[in-house]
Amino acid sequence: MKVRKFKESTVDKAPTILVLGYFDGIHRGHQALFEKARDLADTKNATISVLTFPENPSIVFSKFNENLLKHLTSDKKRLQLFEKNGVDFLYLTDFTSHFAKLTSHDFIENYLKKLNIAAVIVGFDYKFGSDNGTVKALSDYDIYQIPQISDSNEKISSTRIRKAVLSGDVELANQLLGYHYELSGLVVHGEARGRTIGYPTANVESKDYQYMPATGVYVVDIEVAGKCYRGMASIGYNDTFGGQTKTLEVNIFEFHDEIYGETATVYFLKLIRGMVKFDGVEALITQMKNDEKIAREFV
Ligand SMILES: Cc1cc2nc3c(=O)[nH]c(=O)nc-3n(C[C@H](O)[C@H](O)[C@H](O)COP(=O)(O)O)c2cc1C
Ligand SMILES: Nc1ncnc2c1ncn2[C@@H]1O[C@H](COP(=O)(O)OP(=O)(O)OP(=O)(O)O)[C@@H](O)[C@H]1O
Repeated sequence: MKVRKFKESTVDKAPTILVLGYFDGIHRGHQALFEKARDLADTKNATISVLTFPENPSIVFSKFNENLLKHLTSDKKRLQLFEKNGVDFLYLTDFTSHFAKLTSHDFIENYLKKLNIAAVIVGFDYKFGSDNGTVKALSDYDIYQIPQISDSNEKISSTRIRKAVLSGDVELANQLLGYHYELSGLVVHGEARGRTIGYPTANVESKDYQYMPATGVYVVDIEVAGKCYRGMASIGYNDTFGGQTKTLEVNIFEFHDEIYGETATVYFLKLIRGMVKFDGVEALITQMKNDEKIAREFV
């Protein structure tokens, strides 16, 4: 897959199936668009292109809060997912105040007409341009509109998945994504207390702007140094010890190596429970034994 800033000079001239949207998470709803794109690319002997934005368009419209910078995936994973879904050319353009002022007609003139479009694919609720243009505005093209993909009678959407992650319902998030929600980060030093209670933990510090699941204890898989292990993770402030900073820590099963400075990827499988401020270490250890049993038995 080639990744390019959208400019007339960088655009590939081969016939292409253009898929339009923002695509945070590239969930099962989005994947349906790419499935159709692959079918059409085969029959029309065309490539597949996506024209999208690196950041959330809401940045231009809403009062700032830190969540606006966050995504359901890291940038690296986003590229991997586009590639896995068959995209040949990923064209990125910044969603700015100026861009937001373009009408659907301007967008077609300034962007779509620069490409050699064999077909356009959008979802059932796709709207574009400052005039909220519908697919009607695209009627000069061979246009395919994908019907709503739902789960439990509700639209699969990035917004719904964001809410699931933030509430700790990673099982729902995973079901809607079609893959496991993940966070990657460097393994850094914590308080070195974990080993003294029989549960050493890898403290994972992410540099990506991603949504952190709700504070709590989770069944996870963790990939480190090319191998995947089962583990149990805690997201929280280590309330029992009066901690002040929020950490993501993983007790990795059957693992006894030193891994500071390695990059680890944590796959969230299931929320076990919320964080508890215990009266003493013994109560925490008893609870963690129970967490371990649940995490080991989870399939
Ligand atoms: C599976 C798991 C469950 C945990 N549950 C709690 C909890 O309920 N309350 C709490 O205060 N800390 C909890 N912790 C965090 C521990 O307090 C923390 O791992 C320990 O203090 C070690 O910290 P350190 O990595 O900074 O040395 C949990 C940690 C793990 C791995
Ligand atoms: N569940 C779905 N079924 C069919 N098409 C979808 C679905 N979700 C999104 N699409 C389509 O995918 C493209 C990208 O959509 P968009 O990035 O707005 O995703 P979204 O999940 O709807 O996001 P948000 O929750 O932020 O509204 C659009 O063309 C949209 O219509």
